[in-house]
Amino acid sequence: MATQTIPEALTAPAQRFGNAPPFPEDVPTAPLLRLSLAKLIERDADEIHRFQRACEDLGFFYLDLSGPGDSLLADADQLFKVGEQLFDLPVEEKQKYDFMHKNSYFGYKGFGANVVDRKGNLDRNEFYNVSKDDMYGLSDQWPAPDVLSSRRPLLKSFIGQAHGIVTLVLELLNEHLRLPPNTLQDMHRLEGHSGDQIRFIKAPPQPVNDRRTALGEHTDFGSVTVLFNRLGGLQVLPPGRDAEWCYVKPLPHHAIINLGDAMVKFTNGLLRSNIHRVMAPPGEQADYTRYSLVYFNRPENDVMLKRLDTSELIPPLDEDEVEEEINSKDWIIRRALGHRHAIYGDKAFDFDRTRGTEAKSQRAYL
Ligand SMILES: O=C(O)CCC(=O)C(=O)O
Ligand SMILES: [Fe+2]
Repeated sequence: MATQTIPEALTAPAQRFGNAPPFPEDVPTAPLLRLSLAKLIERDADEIHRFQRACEDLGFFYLDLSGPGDSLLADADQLFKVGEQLFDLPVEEKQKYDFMHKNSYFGYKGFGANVVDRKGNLDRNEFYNVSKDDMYGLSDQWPAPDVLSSRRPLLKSFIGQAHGIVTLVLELLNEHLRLPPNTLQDMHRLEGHSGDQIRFIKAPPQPVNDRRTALGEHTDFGSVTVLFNRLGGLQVLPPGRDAEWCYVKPLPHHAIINLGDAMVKFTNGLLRSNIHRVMAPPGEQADYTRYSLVYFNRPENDVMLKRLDTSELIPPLDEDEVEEEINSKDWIIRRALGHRHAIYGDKAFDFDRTRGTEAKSQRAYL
């Protein structure tokens, strides 16, 4: 890679989680930049420059939330506890909230419900997806277990604050791309109808002799993802021909921010949505249950996922390239449910049937 950066996470203390051992020092670690929310808010020129580089090179960065993001961190801490209680419910109870047969990815996804690779292996995690529109009263309420319905104020508070981070990222990108004012922000309003969601994830320890992918390789489907990790296991595949999977080391007080397919489509690949996956946690952490907490932001439902033609910085399409006519809602449903074997049967095993923007993410540095 021409623009190799020193992994800034190497010098940072590792996140601790319960009595789990720290993230090991001897595994390949992804070169994510560590950006500061406080400095981005102040429009610190160096930090803005590093932000722009991170969005164009890797599409992933750490965001130090200390200070202005303290209450988001506090909400995330509480939600990790809620996530543990949620997944402790009996599986028959959780399955009542699997809405895949209603063509919805909100609610529960059982262990092993998705195909994770071209060999036909199944996932090794459970999800629970909570809709922003539901928590904000913008849609009908989905049935939910008491552990969630009794925490609606906390869920709403987390969504509002995570969406605030997203809005800052979109503002900075709008400025960077010299788009007309508010172009990106107006496609991602908190009060707009969208597939934005919280995702709780639980991946239990895997058998010692059979440790495999817990969550298959993918690019995120929407615009901006705000991810909280405690144990390792997340890996990114940096762009380039000889790239190797690297772990992302969880850092205390930081979120991991990454861009999704929509940003690649809007900018015709100028911004990157990197391929990532989740493996068993590295080293001794593999013996511990891994929980993560995510906020996925997506463009509003009716936004067409196409190149924006209002910036001179966004590269033109190839001469013979024709963009698919698809709106954000249909794109997210196709991507989120495409690997469910209970819906699609054999087709779910055709792993490349519902690709995102992986090809553009994998383009080599010139
Ligand atoms: O659990 C993680 O660290 C990442 C989860 C993820 O990539 C996803 O749900 O899209
Ligand atoms: Fe992801």
